[in-house]
Amino acid sequence: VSMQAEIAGISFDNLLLNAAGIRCSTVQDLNSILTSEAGGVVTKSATVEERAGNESPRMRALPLGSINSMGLPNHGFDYYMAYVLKAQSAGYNNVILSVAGLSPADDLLMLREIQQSGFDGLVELNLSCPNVKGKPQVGYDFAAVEQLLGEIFKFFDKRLGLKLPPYFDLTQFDEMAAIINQYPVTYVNSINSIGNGLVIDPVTETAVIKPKGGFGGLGGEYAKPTALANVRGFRQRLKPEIQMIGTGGIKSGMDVFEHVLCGADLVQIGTAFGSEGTPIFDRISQELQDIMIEKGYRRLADFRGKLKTL
Ligand SMILES: O=C(O)c1[nH]c(=O)[nH]c(=O)c1Cl
Repeated sequence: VSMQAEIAGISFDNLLLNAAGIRCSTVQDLNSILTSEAGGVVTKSATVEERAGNESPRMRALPLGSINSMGLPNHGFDYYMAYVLKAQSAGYNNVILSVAGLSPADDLLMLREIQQSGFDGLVELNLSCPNVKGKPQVGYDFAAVEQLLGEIFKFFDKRLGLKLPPYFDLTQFDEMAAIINQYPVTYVNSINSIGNGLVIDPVTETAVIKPKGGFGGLGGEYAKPTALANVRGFRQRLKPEIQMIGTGGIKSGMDVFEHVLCGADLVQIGTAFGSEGTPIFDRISQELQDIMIEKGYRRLADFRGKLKTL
């Protein structure tokens, strides 16, 4: 069986990547993923300047997933731009550069630098960070998204993916897909963490993370049904040439299988990768292969988007 996948002509040996933000902030982190069984690697979302992020404790692994309010800690745009260019000149084209400006102006600044650079891999514009204090998510402001995409595609002609927050009303899927369909977007990545959840330790009667009074993005099993609905909802509404990355709640080969049934071309693993490390890519590859053999599928296209309904 083959788990080979491609996005906009870039081929991935297998469809498994890390999710932006998880163990991907340093060159060492990134190389560790690049040399693992993962099909590719995504950088921590970059801001223009280096950031320390929010106060700790800012992430907690839980039995059913995770909660985080990291606050976009990262080494700054130049650090990741340098990394992806170096990886590209070393022959790697399966490296995705994630950017998350603190403002649309910062998004445009970074995308202009990318446009003028020699980087011709995938760029992932993160519209969905829920944890920067005082900064509402762009992904929930449809007018701002439309305005930003209009500005971007006046000059940007490389491959651009959008990392979206979860939506919870079908009219939001309709509206967001209608906006995205107007632009040469390469892929949509659904979902980012489910923003502003609250996890409590009832023994100490305290919120488990410090920033924002304990409010943070939820990942893991908490997120899977919402992630699957968002992948499915956008797959059904986006033009076929706009591809899908499925993110949210993946910790087994069966979870990957479900994301692909909903239409995912590639998948990204966050919370579970955070707790298991790079061995997870070997384990999940094997699990998915066993499932495909069991079900008689030879390649991902045999079942991608083929979810049945009653
Ligand atoms: O707090 C973060 O750094 C963060 N945390 C998330 O769960 N999603 C994001 O996109 C970001 Cl940027």
